Parts: sequence; structure tokens; C-alpha cells
Amino acid sequence: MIFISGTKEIWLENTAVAIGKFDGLHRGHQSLIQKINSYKSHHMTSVVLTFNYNPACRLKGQNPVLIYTSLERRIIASRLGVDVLIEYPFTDETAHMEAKDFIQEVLIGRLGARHIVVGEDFHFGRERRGDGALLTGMSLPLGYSAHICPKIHTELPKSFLSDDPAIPADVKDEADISATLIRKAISRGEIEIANDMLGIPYTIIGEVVHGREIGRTIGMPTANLEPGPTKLLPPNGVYASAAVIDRRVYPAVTNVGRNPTVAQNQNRRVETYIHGFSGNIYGRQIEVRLYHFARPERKFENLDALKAQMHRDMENSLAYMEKNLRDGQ
Ligand SMILES: Cc1cc2nc3c(=O)[nH]c(=O)nc-3n(C[C@H](O)[C@H](O)[C@H](O)COP(=O)(O)O)c2cc1C
Ligand SMILES: Nc1ncnc2c1ncn2[C@@H]1O[C@H](COP(=O)(O)OP(=O)(O)O)[C@@H](O)[C@H]1O
Repeated sequence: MIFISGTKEIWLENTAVAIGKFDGLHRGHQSLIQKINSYKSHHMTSVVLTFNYNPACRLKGQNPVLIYTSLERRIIASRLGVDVLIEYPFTDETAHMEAKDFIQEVLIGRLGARHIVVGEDFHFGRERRGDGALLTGMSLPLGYSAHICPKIHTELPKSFLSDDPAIPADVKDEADISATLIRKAISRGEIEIANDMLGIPYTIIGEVVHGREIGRTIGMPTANLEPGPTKLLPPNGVYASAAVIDRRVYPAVTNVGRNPTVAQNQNRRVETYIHGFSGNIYGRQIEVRLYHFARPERKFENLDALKAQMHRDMENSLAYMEKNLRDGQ
């Protein structure tokens, strides 16, 4: 996959382009990607056009917290078979561009779009006046096809959707899959609900950094990731997980938090004990997939009590993975 970021100097031809924010690359996003990929058999290049909001947000003093970092989105998009991923600069000029000019100059002129795919609620251009109807209206004169993808629904617990804990968990209701609902599920540690909408388990990808080297002394070395402030993490606690190293998937157990028993780390860490693995992976990029919230992180009396609990956590995680997932996928 080709990745283009931070430049408007893009000159492509014969492309099928999907446009959106694509945070989470969830099942709704995947339906758009399937559509652009379907044109590959017609000798088209599939292109996902997203925006780099960071400069604009930083100007306003905001730090957007997203399901996926730019690196994670890149890796997942590539696995979904996207040929080109563009992070188009979201400058004042882009924000104020008339929707018609955006279609003509950017989508047709620079990206060489012959097929344009968006979700049914997508808006773009000055005052968000660009939408599916405009894209369809301009398609004939400009010689492209427009495809407006309907929302993908799923069944979710009604108690989650309406925030009413009194409703039994097995009462379900239909909902449109959205990044907003997925963020809510992750923020509440409801990983199964997030994963249902994501279609691909919620993932954290990063480089393994050094910790205090206590893990190895208590028989559980942990690979530590520090995803930074823009990554949406679930609540502090222990999760049944899987780790991917060199494409091999291992069952694992992950703690998200600040390690109050041994320290009070300033930045939240994602620490994973990888079952059945040994070796030095400092500085290597690994992937951790979360499946299930097991318990909150807490301060133990001493290291021995923490060690005993960590070993129980691993057993519980293995049991969960065995019962609920085939091949740790
Ligand atoms: C399964 C698991 C559960 C953990 N639970 C807690 C916890 O409840 N409280 C805590 O302070 N630290 C917890 N930790 C983090 C440990 O404090 C940390 O992994 C250990 O001190 C080793 O740190 P190091 O990687 O810096 O050597 C947990 C880690 C794992 C892998
Ligand atoms: N099964 C395993 N799971 C996680 N890390 C492992 C494993 N086996 C070896 N390691 C290595 O050990 C390191 C973690 O050991 P640890 O004592 O916890 O040190 P640190 O505090 O630096 O994380 C990892 O970064 C990795 O290089």
C-alpha cells in the first residue's frame, strides 16, 4: 500500500476513491472499502481519502483522541487491501473550499477519481454543503460514478444504547455502527461490544519500550507500549488479549494503567505478558488485540500479592480465549 500524508501534490489516475474520517476502520468503513476494491478488477486503483485534522485541532488547542493512531490506521487499511491511503492536509483552504471545487479540483483533478464512494451521512466542503446528492448530481457531467453506501446496523444491548442499567443485558436493539458508539464502548471497557462493531478486534500497535525490569523477576516479563495521549484506551485494568509478533498470534494478558503497586507512572502503559513466547523484543513493533475486560487495576499490599494475581490473570485470560476464540484470532 502507498501512504501519502501532509501534501496536496498528488497526481493519480483511474482511481476508485472512498472519502471519510475512517477512525476505527469499522464494519461500516469496511463496506466502503469493499466497494472501492471491487473496481480493482476493472483496472482501477483503490484509494482511501482521509484528512489530517491534527494541525487544525492543534490551532484550536484540541487534541483529538481517536480509536486508531495514524500508524494503526495505516496498517489496518493495508490489510484490508487498500492500494493508496491519503491523509490530506485539512488546512483552512481545504475547510473553506466549495464542495463543487473540491470534487473538480481534488477528487477529479488530483486523485483521478472515476468512482467515488461515501457513506450516506458524509458531508464535505464549505459549510458542509457537499453530500451524496451533490456527488451524484455532478457525476454525469464530470464522467465519474457516485456510490452512496447505506449504514451498516448491528444488534447491541439496549442497556448500552440507552444508558439504562435497569434493562437486562440480553434485551437487544438495532443501531447504526459508528465511531462514536465504538469510542463509548472502549471508554467503558465493553470490548466485546466495540469488537462487534469494529469487525476486527480493537488493536494497539507500537514499539516495545523499556520498563523497570521487575516483570522478569516475578516470572512474568511484560512487553510495554506507550501509545501517547491521542490514542483512546479503555479503562485501567486487565484484559484477555492476543499479541502478534512476526505475524504469529499468541494468547496473552494485558494490563492497561499506571502500575500503582510499584510506581505511579505519569503516562498510561499497555503491558502484555505473551504466553508461549520468549526473546528480546525491545524496540520491535508489536500488535496487541484486546477481547475482554477482566478486572480493574489496583494497588496491592506487596509484590508477592501482585505476582500471585498476575498469574491468576494469565490463567483466566487463557481460559477466556480458549472458550471464546478459535486460533486466538
Ligand atoms: C496481567 C497483569 C496484571 C497486572 N495488574 C496490576 C495491578 O492490578 N496493579 C498494579 O499496580 N500493576 C499491575 N500490573 C503491572 C505490574 O505492576 C507490572 O507489569 C510489573 O510491575 C512489571 O513492570 P515492568 O514491565 O516495568 O518490569 C499488571 C500486569 C499484568 C501483566
Ligand atoms: N513472554 C514474554 N512476554 C513479554 N515480554 C517478554 C516475554 N519474553 C521475553 N520478553 C522480553 O522481556 C521484556 C520485558 O521484561 P520485563 O522484566 O518486564 O522488563 P521491562 O520492565 O523493561 O518491560 C520484553 O520487552 C521482551 O523484550
